[in-house]
Amino acid sequence: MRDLHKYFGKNEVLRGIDFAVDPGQVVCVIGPSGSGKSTLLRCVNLLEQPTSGKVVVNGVELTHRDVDIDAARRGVGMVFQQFNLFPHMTVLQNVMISQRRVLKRSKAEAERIARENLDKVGIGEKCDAFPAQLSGGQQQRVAIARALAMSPALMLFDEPTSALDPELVGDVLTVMRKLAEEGMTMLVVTHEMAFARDVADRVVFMDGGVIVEDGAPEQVISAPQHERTKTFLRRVLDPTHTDI
Ligand SMILES: Nc1ncnc2c1ncn2[C@@H]1O[C@H](COP(=O)(O)OP(=O)(O)OP(=O)(O)O)[C@@H](O)[C@H]1O
Repeated sequence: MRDLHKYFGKNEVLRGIDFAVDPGQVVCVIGPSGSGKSTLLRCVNLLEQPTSGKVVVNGVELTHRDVDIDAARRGVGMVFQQFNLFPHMTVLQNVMISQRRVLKRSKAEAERIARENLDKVGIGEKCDAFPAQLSGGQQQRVAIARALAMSPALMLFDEPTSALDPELVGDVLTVMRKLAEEGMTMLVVTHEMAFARDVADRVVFMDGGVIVEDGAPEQVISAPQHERTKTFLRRVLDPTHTDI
C-alpha cells in the first residue's frame, strides 16, 4: 500500500501508510488499541474504502476505479476475531458455500477441497457438526479452512485468537504456524507477542495511524528503537498491565 489515508468523519485513522508484504512473508501488525491495525487490514481487501492512496494486491491495484473488486478480493482470505460462520449450516456447508457461489466449483469438487482443508486444520471429523456444537477454537479453525478453500494468495488475520478462551489459543496458533511454514503469505494483526516473535518474518508496530517501526522480530520486539514501541511492549509483556 502506498500513502494510504483513512478518515472516519474528521478522525484520521490511517496517516500515510506505506508498506508491502512479499510473497511467502508473514507480517505481524502490533500496536495499542485504536492505533488503526484493523482498519489497515480491512483496507487491504477494501472492506474499508481508503480515503486516499493505493492498495495493490498480486499486482492488481484494488483502489483503481476500473478494477473488478469482487474478482480481486477472491485472492485474499480473511479470518476475523468472531469466526463469522453461518450458524444454520454444518461445518462442511460453511466451507463449501463460497466455493460454490463465488468460484462456481462443482459440488463434488467443493466438497473434496472442503474436506481437504478441514483435515489440514485438524477438524475433519466435525464435518457434520453445527458451529454452536464446537468450541471457539474449533470454530476458528473452520473459519481458517473456509478461507483456505478459496485458494487465496494472501491470508489476512484480524486478532484471530482474541475471542478465545486461553486454553484454545494454542490450537489456532499451531494451525497458523503450519500455514506459515508451508509458505502462505500472511498479514496478521495480533496481541500474541510469542507468535510474532517466533513466526513472523517482519513485525510492524503501529501507533496513532502511522507505522512507527517495521523490521525483523528480533529488532522490533527484542530491541525496539522508538520510545512508543518500548512503552507498548513494556505494557504487553508485563501481565499486570491490561490496558492494550
Ligand atoms: N467504522 C468505523 N467508523 C468510525 N470510526 C471507526 C470505525 N472503525 C474504526 N474506527 C475508529 O478508528 C480508530 C482505529 O480503529 P481500529 O479498529 O482500526 O484500531 P485497532 O488498532 O485495530 O484497535 P483494537 O486493537 O482495539 O482492535 C478507532 O479510533 C476507532 O474508533
